[in-house]
Amino acid sequence: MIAQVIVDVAAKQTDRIFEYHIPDELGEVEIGSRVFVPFGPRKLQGFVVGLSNKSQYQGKLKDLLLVVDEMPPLTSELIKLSKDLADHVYSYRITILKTMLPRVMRANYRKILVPESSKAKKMTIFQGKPLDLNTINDNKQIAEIRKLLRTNMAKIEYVVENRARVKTENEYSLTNNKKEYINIYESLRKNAVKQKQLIMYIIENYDKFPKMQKEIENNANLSTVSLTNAVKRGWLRKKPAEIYRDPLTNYEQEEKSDKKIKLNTEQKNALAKIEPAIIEKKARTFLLEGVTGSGKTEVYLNAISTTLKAGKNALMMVPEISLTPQMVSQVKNRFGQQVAVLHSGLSEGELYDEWRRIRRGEARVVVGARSAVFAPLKNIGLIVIDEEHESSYKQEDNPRYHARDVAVWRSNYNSCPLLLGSATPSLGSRARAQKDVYQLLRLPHRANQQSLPEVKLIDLKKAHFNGGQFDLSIQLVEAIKKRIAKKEQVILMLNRRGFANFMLCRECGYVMKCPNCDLSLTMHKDTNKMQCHYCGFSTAIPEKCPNCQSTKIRFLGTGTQKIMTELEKIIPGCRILRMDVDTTRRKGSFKRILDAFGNREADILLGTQMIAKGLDFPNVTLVGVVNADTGLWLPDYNASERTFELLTQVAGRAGRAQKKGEVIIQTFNPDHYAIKLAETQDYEQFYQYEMRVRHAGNYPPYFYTVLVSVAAKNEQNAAREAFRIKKWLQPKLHQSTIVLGPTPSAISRLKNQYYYQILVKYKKEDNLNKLLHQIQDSAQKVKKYGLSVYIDNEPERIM
Ligand SMILES: Nc1ncnc2c1ncn2[C@@H]1O[C@H](COP(=O)(O)OP(=O)(O)OP(=O)(O)O)[C@@H](O)[C@H]1O
Ligand SMILES: [Zn+2]
Ligand SMILES: [Zn+2]
Repeated sequence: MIAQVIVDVAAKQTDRIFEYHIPDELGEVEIGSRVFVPFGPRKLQGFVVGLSNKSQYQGKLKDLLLVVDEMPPLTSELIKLSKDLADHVYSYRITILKTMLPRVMRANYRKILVPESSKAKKMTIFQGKPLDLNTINDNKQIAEIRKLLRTNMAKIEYVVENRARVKTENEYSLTNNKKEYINIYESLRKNAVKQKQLIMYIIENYDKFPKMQKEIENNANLSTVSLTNAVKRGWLRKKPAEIYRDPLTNYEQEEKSDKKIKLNTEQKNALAKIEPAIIEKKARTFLLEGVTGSGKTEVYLNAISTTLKAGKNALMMVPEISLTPQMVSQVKNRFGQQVAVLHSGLSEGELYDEWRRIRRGEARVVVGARSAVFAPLKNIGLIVIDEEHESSYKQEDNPRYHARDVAVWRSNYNSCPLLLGSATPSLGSRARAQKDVYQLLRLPHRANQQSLPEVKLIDLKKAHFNGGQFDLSIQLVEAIKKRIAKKEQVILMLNRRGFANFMLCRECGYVMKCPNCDLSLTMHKDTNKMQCHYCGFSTAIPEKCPNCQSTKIRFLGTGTQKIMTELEKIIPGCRILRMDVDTTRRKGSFKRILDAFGNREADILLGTQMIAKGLDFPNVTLVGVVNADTGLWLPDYNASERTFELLTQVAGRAGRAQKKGEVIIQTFNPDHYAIKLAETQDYEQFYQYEMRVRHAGNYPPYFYTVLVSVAAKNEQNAAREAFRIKKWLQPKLHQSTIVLGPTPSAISRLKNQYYYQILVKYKKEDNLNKLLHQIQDSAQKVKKYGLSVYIDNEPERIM
């Protein structure tokens, strides 16, 4: 047999199938296996993507060296998907295959220098063992290595490291029958207390062995020493057994879920449309447009339950930031041990274990963020994407795939329905529903029978402020005080997209910027540093203007830290929990903050966008938005959509239970349609309006878009290459196609690279895919001049 292998080298020349002969001693090799193959002088990892009997190749094929895993990590579905997706997102197939695996399973290579003769072995440079080339940096040593290579005294080898480790724990099994243990017990001396305790435990639990070490230690109150001793004396046998790291153990079960919620008529109607598609195995896409708090989650869970009853498995996608402990335990309570969770908050080991449970068919419901769309789940009967409008479903780096597109592909492959849900669907999805490509289902009312919270806009141009700062209007502060007095809770959002806390000189107008990127530096009081949020550069907070030495410098903008200090001053004794990237960096801190807020240990949850979505706290009756405008004027065609969506979502956190909610939005642009329509939270009206704006501007969903960007250290080189690409591409395209640019990107320099971009907007271009692949191929050639070319199909951001 012959294996068709994609090798682990991301380059144009290797982006194709290589054939290897499967030697008999390897037995049967399956599609999806990870293998090691000889490749030139090296040994590489690769994936088997096909099997055949005959080869086109004339010469003698090399042998496959080794199969890495007992069970192929990828299913044949995923192997097929990798091919189509690579084509769609202009990526190498190996990049896609590796993206599909948990991080620990992606191979690491180490270059080592191996002595070739016994004489070489004795040289001091080797000290009797191969030399790790990653640790070399001194020139003398490098010269010596070169000489060794030239004279064939040594050669370079690659070792593949497999970081994926199975976790094991000791398992103890019995060596005697019950009667013999009783005899042992009797024969023990009176003062052998611990030994007697252990044997008694064995007798009492005789039928329950084998048992894990932890369990025995905890239940019998015994130490490891007693167990080791028992093994030595032949009373017990010990062997390592594989265990799973369970990321859910610290999510305690909530009570409320035991009471099963009775669906209301709207929810039932929606479900009545979805369920037949599950049972009849139809690859239909549904768009569930339900206002905030309308009980979409309940519809998902019921649909999943139907899927399981029909003998099929379900995949549920949730954005990373709303993959809250709340959400996880809700699903977990409903479906128990059958649930596997995949998200970046897990340790590498936990992720690997959850992933293996899915691959082995032990988990039937998968809940996860973007990359979970590649879960090796088989027999899929339903895919759900919650908050389908979220831009985080699009990966911003290579491979630039959108989880929704992948889900559509898998829905077709598995002949199963795809259920998209949102209070603010993306314009593209809503437009598809308009054309009946998707089936629209609506939940226009809240599940609690209340109306949506009332929203008040506060015009910051006219507002009066509390204290010396200009962040919190008197109305907002009064409203917060009132809620705290009533023992209710407040969510306060600071929209951080944009420029927070930057330094401006009032004398010369100088703004302190990152030397590597064209971004202003952000002040961090706690570390006393000015920081670049993009590349991590940091420097001391200046006392004078670095440009003109004036002391008249001001720090403008606002950050969560600043608002927190301000609030504590204005409302003495109020309890605030802060949630932003800084306070949630450590593992588990996200959950800790939300738990504390849920237990009413604080009055105010103050945070960035990360608190806007998915949270369901019944005691929250007021939501405040400190600054609605920061995203509004970004040079992006979807800036209005993002602003409307964010405001509507955060407003939706108020009044979700019995008590009615109130929302206060502070803005400099109370007349902008995105903000005015957020006041009424009227998605349908926003949709109609925004569609007209998009139509007038020839933007999606009326046009498809592709962004081609060129990056280089030298600005002129980037610009020149971008112009060259445009000149080559444009004449080959249809007349109605619009090619914008090249323009410098809005953030034109990042990490010392300049960016120029071309935006292609088109209605129908049969050749475009082929042309873009040619651009991608030639990108490989200009790489040596320090130029990189990126192609982003349907970009979420054009800046
Ligand atoms: N049929 C029902 N009867 C009573 N309460 C319900 C019902 N369905 C859902 N709920 C409750 O309503 C609240 C809101 O539901 P859920 O969180 O599913 O809303 P959602 O539509 O996902 O909203 P969002 O888009 O804001 O996240 C929850 O507390 C949920 O338990
Ligand atoms: Zn920077
Ligand atoms: Zn100055």
